Amino acid sequence: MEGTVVNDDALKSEIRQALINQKVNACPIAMRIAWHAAGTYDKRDGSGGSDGGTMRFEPQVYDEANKGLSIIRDLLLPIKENHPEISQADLWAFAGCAAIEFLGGPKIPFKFGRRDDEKPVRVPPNGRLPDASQGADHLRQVFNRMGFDDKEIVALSGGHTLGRMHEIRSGYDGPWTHTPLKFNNDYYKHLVEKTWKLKDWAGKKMYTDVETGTLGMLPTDLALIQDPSFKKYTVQFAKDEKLFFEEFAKAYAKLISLGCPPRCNPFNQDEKVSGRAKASMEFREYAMHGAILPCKELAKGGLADVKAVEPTSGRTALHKAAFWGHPKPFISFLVNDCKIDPNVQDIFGDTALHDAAKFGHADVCQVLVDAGTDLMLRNKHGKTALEVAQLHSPKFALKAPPEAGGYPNHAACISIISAGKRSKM
Ligand code: HEM
Repeated sequence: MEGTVVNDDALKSEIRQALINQKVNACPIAMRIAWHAAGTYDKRDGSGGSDGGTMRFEPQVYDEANKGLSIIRDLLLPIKENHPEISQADLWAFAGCAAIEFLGGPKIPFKFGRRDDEKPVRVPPNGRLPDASQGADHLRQVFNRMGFDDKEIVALSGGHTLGRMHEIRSGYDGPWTHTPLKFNNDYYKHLVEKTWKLKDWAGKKMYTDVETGTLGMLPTDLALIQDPSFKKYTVQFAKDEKLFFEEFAKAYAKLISLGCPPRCNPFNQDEKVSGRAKASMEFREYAMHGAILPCKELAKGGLADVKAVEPTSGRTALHKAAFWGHPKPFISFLVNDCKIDPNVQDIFGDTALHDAAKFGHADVCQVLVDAGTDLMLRNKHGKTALEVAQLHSPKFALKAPPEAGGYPNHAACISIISAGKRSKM
């Protein structure tokens, strides 16, 4: 969504809990939903792709190729409910990237900004995803339609290093590698090094390895060693895992931004951080560490935009300094000289005062109350800064060692904020 600010790390850890727990490891299917949402793209008319979150609608939701994906949609639903600011389309795409990373794969460049359509106005027709029973020509037809070349087709097919086929869903059965929960280049190594024969079974035509009879390959997988141009890349990726990771990350990042607004494209030059944005980022970083001199340097002559918020968290330099309880003169510099608005709320709805109150930084609270923070502002949990101080007072009592800046003083925070409230009545 336009202007969505997301704390990637926090979101990633919620996704990790949903995908990897005592009941499941749903990472492979998370990667698959992102690919299926994106793989409907047609470059000729710009239709399809992950923007719109169209897999929520008929007929796409019932496409044969999407069988079984309701499981992952349901697993991710509580996260969507917890984060109304993130579209389902972004969540599926991001969960796929996170899943790849959780299983040891490359970090996929990613940008938020996909929208959820409210009505099924852009749902692509079914049947655009590849048919596993076919060969190289079909793969080219489908992937060229999306704008991918041979190297990218082979790199993307490496997604089959994860997970397995399920007879009940696709009519095929078995894993591609012996380590289906590890992202590596074994898929290519197996294609190149093992001997594959037709699987002797009543199911759909597929291949199995002669050696163990436990692995599987689809006809489209075997096309990667049957077609000379595909084979060249398959052999390269089998030899060089690093190269595979690089090419996969690039192609997958491109895949999940097909048909999406330009802000979702991580390779879009316009979206690169400008010099001033970089200086502003550094300013926030120094503020977090309480480094006053570098902050003053960056503030001088407007080198940095001192009021800028961190795009992923919505936090100002003041939030960061307040959180760590830096000394009064520093907080006062940020509020009074830099004129950072103490009422800015981050994506959790917290003001700098909420952060200071949570950790019992009484001196910081004093400056922020004096600076006129609106004491009635509530965070996403519905709490004012005073309520946050009260809530955390028993939890943190006498826990912080003196070298971490002294013991937290929630009692003082409570009385400072209460006095501030009374004076405004
Ligand atoms: C090249 C054309 C492709 C074809 C024909 C194809 C076909 C299939 C089929 C038939 C299955 C088995 C589904 C099941 O029974 O559960 C499958 C699973 C899977 N596919 Fe593909 N796929 C293709 C490309 C891709 C790409 C590009 C990716 C990701 C980059 C991908 C990722 C996966 C994953 C991770 C699974 C395992 C899911 C699980 O364990 O539940 N596939 N694919």
